[in-house]
Amino acid sequence: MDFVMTIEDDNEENKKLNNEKNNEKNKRDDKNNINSENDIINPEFTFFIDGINNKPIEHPWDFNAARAGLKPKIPVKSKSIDEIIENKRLEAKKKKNHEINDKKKMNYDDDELSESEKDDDLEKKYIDRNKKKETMKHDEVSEDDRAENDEEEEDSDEDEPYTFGGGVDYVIEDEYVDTSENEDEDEDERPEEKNEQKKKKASNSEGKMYDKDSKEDEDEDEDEDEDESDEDSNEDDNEYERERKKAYFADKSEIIQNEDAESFQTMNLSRPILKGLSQLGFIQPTQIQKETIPIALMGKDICGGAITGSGKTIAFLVPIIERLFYRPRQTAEVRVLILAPTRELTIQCHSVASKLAAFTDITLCLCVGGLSLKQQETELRARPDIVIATPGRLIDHVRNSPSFLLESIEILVIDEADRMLEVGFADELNEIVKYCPKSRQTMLFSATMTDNVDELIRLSLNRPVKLMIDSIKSTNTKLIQEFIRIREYQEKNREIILLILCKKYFKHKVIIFFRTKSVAHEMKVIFGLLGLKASELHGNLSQEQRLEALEAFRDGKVDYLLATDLASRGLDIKGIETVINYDIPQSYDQYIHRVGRTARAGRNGRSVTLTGESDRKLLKLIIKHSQKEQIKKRKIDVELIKEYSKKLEDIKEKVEEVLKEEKEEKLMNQAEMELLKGQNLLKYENEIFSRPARTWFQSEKEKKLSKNLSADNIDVKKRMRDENDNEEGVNKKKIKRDKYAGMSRKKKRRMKLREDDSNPQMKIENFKAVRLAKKSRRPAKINKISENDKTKEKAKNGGEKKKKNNGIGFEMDLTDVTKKAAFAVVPKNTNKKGKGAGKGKSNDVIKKKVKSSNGIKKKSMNVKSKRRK
Ligand SMILES: Nc1ncnc2c1ncn2[C@@H]1O[C@H](COP(=O)(O)OP(=O)(O)OP(=O)(O)O)[C@@H](O)[C@H]1O
Repeated sequence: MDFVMTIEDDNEENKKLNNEKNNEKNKRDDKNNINSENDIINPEFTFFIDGINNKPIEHPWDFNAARAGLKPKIPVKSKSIDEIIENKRLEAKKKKNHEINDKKKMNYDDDELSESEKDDDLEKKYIDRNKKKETMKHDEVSEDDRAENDEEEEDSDEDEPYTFGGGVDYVIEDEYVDTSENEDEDEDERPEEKNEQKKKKASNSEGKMYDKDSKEDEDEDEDEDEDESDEDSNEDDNEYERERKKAYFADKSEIIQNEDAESFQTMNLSRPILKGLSQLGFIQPTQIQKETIPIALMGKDICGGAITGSGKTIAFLVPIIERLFYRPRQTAEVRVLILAPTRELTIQCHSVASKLAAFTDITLCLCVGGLSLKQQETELRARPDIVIATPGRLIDHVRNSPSFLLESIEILVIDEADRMLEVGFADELNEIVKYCPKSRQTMLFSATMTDNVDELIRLSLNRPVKLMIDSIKSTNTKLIQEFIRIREYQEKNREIILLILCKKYFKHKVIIFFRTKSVAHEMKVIFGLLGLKASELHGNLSQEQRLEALEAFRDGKVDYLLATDLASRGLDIKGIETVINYDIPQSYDQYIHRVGRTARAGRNGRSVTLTGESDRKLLKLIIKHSQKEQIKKRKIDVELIKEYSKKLEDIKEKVEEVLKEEKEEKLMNQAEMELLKGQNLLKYENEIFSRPARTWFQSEKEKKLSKNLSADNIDVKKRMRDENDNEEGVNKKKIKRDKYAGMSRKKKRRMKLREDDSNPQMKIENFKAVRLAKKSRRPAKINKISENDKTKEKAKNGGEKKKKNNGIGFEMDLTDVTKKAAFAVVPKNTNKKGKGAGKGKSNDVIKKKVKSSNGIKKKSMNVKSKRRK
């Protein structure tokens, strides 16, 4: 692909003189650019990045597109959880006021009685009564008000430690303890580990990737080879793995020499894109952007990894939009597909892309679950240049939306690629990749990107360039990571500790992660009853509720976002100051993503993780991958725990009541919905039943199985990976018990290699792996017909070829459009697939069956192939 030079004007005086003239002209030129390819360069253009022309927008992304795609709201009368909570709070307030009034009454009675007493006594009583009234005045202050005044209370803590109104009636005692000073037996090992880690960080600082295998060097065995071990391990260990990686990945230095672009302007990008970047407030590219953009512009496949919040989204969007800017405009085609694992992340990516492409004529379509299918179908029919989708909804469209195919995809981007390669998404991803042409450019990105050839090979990449910016699996150095130890007998105190953290220390823009939806929801009720403004984000909510929750949190209407791991990856909300892990995530990767919601784009941030006894392995791993100064320990005062325990106890009953009422409301809501559904069914019966049934590439059973597997496997696989990562460090004791126990590392490695050599199976595996990697390095044969071409060829030649290839009565099925004929084949193939045999083929067959039994779809395919001839 050719670079197109943009005109730069260094002359400041000229800039000023032409300022007004150019403002007008720029607007006109942009419009011209949109319509004409030949009029791209305007020699008089001056690009302003100083905010004169384009004032940077406040939020780099919004919910407009998602909101527009929301299904029409069905009016329901049931109360929302917030309303139920508010009602309960009001009830409690009223009750309290009653009690106070009763008390007051009692006091006045006392006054009447005191009239008959002596003067001295009267004076004494008067003083006492005034004291009492003071206390009552304080009691009248609602919990809400107290929450608001917490800051002031803390400030005045030293002066009035024992009065409630002016300060707090408890003493806060929290401590930050350097882990190196900690007395815990496990933590005794840390200083040495940390030093090793520091050394490693330094050696990795030049953009080198953190080599998992070289972690052997961190073993603290007293070995005479200690100092030379770094080189040793790199040479010895997993020779064949390194050989494979070398063969599989392209050498970056061979592709590009100078990657140090000072600003986006020196990157030879088109003016409308520079304008888009300027509008977003981006002037200097981040490291991952510096490295990715030039290579991606060359059409190379990329495997990119950089810490959370380092700007990976812009890194892949800029080259995409730049390349699309020079696309042929005669025919509209879907040329770019961007996939992300969650709806919110996809919405965010779509929004950033729309803003970046605002000054071009590039069209985008957002395809995520929870938003209107119909609207997406209409948009897809116009063949937008970029489709940004979650895998599930995309497959739904590929299978069920007339004329939407992926055969024209030129660039495929998979954001959070490591997650997408995991069980649960893997089947869907395979299905999508199968429909995309092999000749496409593929780019993969994640903060925890894998370079495992076995995993990547499934995506049929073409000699990808590995761009690992920071040592992978590391956190931002500006992130302070605090840990609160929860001993086994203190497990019941988690809620209390969380409340203390939120009531006393972290009051704004805090995201709190929970492992389960139910705990997140219960905490939302507790927070609400205690006057903490919080919204929840998890899979039990409707898409509209999810968007509302995010929006409220982003705009500061609530201070806390109570989320499950749904929000752990990719979400970029400005100003998140703190991430609290109510429970430690299931894997180290997940931890990186969760805490990566703060300390983004060079800002500071803090994470606080409640760590149980069973989480210590993961804790060690976190410590191992972090710098010493990043790790802190927080202690919560016992008195504080007692006090908040009482507070929580006081509202427990109300929490139950709220949850019960919510359940009842939900049931009523459900009944109403069913009724509405029934009415609709009666009203639009003919229309509904005339629609072709939607198909899916998996049966319901397989879908469920895959989901369950996903849940299990994330846990098992990640734990295994963490353990592997941690092999020599955390599991030291375990390893020492094996047959290599007591040997020096060098000896151990030699032994392992010798064993591998003597194992014929292992030898074959190694050989196979190296051959596979070498094969993938060969350039593709020019006359090689891709799967996609084959499908096209088949479509051209009608059913005959298919009959030959598939060995089934396709011709008969094509003409026999009765339901019987269609259903006769589908279950058979589904079964086949269930056994795991001929999976892809059977899917294709199902798809063709459905298409052939559906006049409209068959027709639209023919139209497309005719147009393409
Ligand atoms: N060149 C730039 N200059 C300034 N800010 C930037 C630049 N590029 C991106 N950003 C900002 O950095 C933040 C993080 O960007 P982005 O969401 O792309 O990070 P990421 O690497 O994808 O993170 P994650 O791994 O969590 O998905 C965003 O707020 C974005 O607006």
